[in-house]
Amino acid sequence: MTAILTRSTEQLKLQQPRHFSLPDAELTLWPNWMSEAKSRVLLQQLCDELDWQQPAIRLYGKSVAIPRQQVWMGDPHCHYRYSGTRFMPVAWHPLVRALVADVNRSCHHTFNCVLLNHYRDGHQHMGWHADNEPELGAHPVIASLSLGQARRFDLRHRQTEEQLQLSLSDGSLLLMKGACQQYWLHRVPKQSKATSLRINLTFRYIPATV
Ligand SMILES: O=C(O)CCC(=O)C(=O)O
Ligand SMILES: [Fe+2]
Repeated sequence: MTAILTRSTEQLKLQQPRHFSLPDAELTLWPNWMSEAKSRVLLQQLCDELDWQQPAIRLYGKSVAIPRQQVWMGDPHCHYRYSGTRFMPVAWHPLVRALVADVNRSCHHTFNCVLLNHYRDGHQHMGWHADNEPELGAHPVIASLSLGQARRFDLRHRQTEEQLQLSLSDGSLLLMKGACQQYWLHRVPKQSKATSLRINLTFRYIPATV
């Protein structure tokens, strides 16, 4: 009995969120939202079972492959425009469908689509951007789950240039709310010391009537 109580208290402590008070943004980070054992299995299965794509985007008039791989998944109406290209969602993978229910519960929100990004190692990255596509509405709520290799996650205020550097470690969940996508940019920079695979899932909500 004592052992069970200790374990659940420990689990609760691990799941305590950390709140960041930033101007024009509300950020919450659960550093250990998912157990190591669960994330290891999930990482492997998503890696093996999804049809990872490396689409080309237009950059300064040239067509270049994105420096990572991705999958866009969600409810059928959740179309997503990215650098001039329209992506149709693939159907929910059963593991991700189960996961979104847990993420919804933790974040008190209803996500209905997710962009999965696969970074082979620290050479793969994502440049400065905001998740402010019009289909996400005025103040998008974004939940970001990280599996595998810990990577740096930088935020920069568009006007004041204030910066925040976070480490998104294995099993962490980051919730971005408020005016975050309007006032802040974020990126996953190159990190030559990061040698192994990371998969990140950013859960989003797109209303059916857009
Ligand atoms: O991989 C990450 O942590 C960031 C992903 C991201 O910013 C996005 O999917 O828009
Ligand atoms: Fe993003």
